[in-house]
Amino acid sequence: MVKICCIGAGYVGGPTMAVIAVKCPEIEVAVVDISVPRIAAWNSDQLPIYEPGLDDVVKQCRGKNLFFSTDVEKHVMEADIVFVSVNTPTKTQGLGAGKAADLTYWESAARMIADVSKSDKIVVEKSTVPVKTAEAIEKILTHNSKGINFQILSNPEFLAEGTAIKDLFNPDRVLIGGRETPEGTKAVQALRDVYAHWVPADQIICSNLWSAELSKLAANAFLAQRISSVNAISALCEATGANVSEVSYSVGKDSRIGPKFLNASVGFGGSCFQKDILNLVYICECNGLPEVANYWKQVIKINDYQKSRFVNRVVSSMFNTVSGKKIAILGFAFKKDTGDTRETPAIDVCKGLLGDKAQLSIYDPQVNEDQIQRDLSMKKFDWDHPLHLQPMSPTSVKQVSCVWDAYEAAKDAHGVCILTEWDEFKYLDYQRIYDNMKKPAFVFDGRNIVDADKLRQIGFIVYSIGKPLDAWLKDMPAVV
Ligand SMILES: NC(=O)c1ccc[n+]([C@@H]2O[C@H](COP(=O)([O-])OP(=O)(O)OC[C@H]3O[C@@H](n4cnc5c(N)ncnc54)[C@H](O)[C@@H]3O)[C@@H](O)[C@H]2O)c1
Ligand SMILES: O=c1ccn([C@@H]2O[C@H](COP(=O)(O)OP(=O)(O)O[C@H]3O[C@H](CO)[C@@H](O)[C@H](O)[C@H]3O)[C@@H](O)[C@H]2O)c(=O)[nH]1
Repeated sequence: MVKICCIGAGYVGGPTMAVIAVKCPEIEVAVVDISVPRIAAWNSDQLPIYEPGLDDVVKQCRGKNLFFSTDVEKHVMEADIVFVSVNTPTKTQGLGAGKAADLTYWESAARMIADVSKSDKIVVEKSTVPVKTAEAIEKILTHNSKGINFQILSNPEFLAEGTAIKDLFNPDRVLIGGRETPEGTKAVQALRDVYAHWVPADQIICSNLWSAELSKLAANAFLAQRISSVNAISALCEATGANVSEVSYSVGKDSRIGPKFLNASVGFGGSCFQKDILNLVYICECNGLPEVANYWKQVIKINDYQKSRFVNRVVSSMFNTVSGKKIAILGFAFKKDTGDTRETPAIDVCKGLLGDKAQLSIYDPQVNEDQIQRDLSMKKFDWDHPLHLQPMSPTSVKQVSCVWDAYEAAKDAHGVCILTEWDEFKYLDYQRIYDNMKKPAFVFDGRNIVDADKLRQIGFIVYSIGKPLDAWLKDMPAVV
């Protein structure tokens, strides 16, 4: 029986391995992690991450051919294929701080694999890593190998949160990079055989190691670039009276461009886009390509601009101050259908409003108060380290309260900011919300999900990203 072990039971390791286990009943899959509470949660009825469809998949195979364990060394030792899906955060100190990927966790996993291995293994990079990482990992493994043969493969993951199970069951492509040697080719084939249980052969792409590593960074950069492009256009729409939804619809109808990933928003978030572009920028700089680095840097600059532009809209609309005013924040997760808040634009928007002394009442159907308080007091990039290495009891931000109901959040508020596109926010009783708010009552829609005309009929002053402005907003500067 083939044995797989995955180091790192996070958003990628957990769902990916659960899908491999359910599709390959004859393979034994162990997912291991240094975090005791995380593994306990994977073994309980309350899984550590919220992902539609995940519960079902885990229930089908947990205890049969899918196991979650903290006994990292035992399962690595027994495995034929070891996936490594640990954190690769942005470095906060030292060389490349603020840009380069921190490979501490990857390196410690690689050293442990070398220490405990007694038989040949295929080691698979599942984490997103800088191009050429496999070379470094190969060196660590071979210099400590005691004669054991390790083959390194790059098999980056392209799932998006909120649709992880759907993406894993039906991926656009699976990418496997390996050494172009007989041993490398054999290892690629072994991993191909695993995915071939459910992925059509023509969707499993094989390439050299460096192409596979770079393709992951490039794919994320291209996706984020589309969002920054449409967000840049959204600012021009507001200045000219054009409507960004009409513009992106017309642009996306060109089959060379396509309609996806053209929704203007308060900014992209999530654990990957910013981190991976910063990583790409750093690699370009290290390779003497400052023009290329600057091109990609601009994607992040526009994203930051979009978030601060939104805050400025809120503050300038309310007579240039939100000091002491209650503002309801609807949605804190970085997108709908996830409880993940890593790099969510809500953090920067809330911090911006708190900087102007607002009182925030926050509601998200999947994010609890503890997480929100941690996010608002944590330093940039600290979130991407294993849980037990993050600051444990941050001082809570006093101007913030968290509630479990959108109506409660908006009661007596001056304004409502919609920061995540949860479906339930489309169907709220906005008349009831309006009746219980201070007047003038504002809605700032950072996701373009409400019917602005209907809300205006109720009496709201509405700001929708990239849409023609209310007369009220026209006189208020959006950019400081
Ligand atoms: N989240 C996504 O949607 C996504 C998608 C594609 C790729 N990725 C990439 O996958 C990697 C993992 O991301 P994630 O979102 O699953 O992170 P995560 O923080 O959810 O999970 C990583 C896990 O690794 C564990 N870990 C760290 N070092 C370890 C070690 N030495 N031994 C055992 N366990 C260890 C941590 O405790 C943590 O539980 C990152 O490189 C990320 O860029 C993420
Ligand atoms: O038109 C759009 C599409 C997305 N977003 C925002 O962009 C962010 C990222 O969304 P999405 O890409 O759907 O989620 P992620 O889980 O971050 O997935 C991305 O990052 C993963 C980690 O690398 C990759 O595996 C995925 O392919 C890639 O889509 C979110 O804040 C979205 O709200 C927009 O603002 N407008």
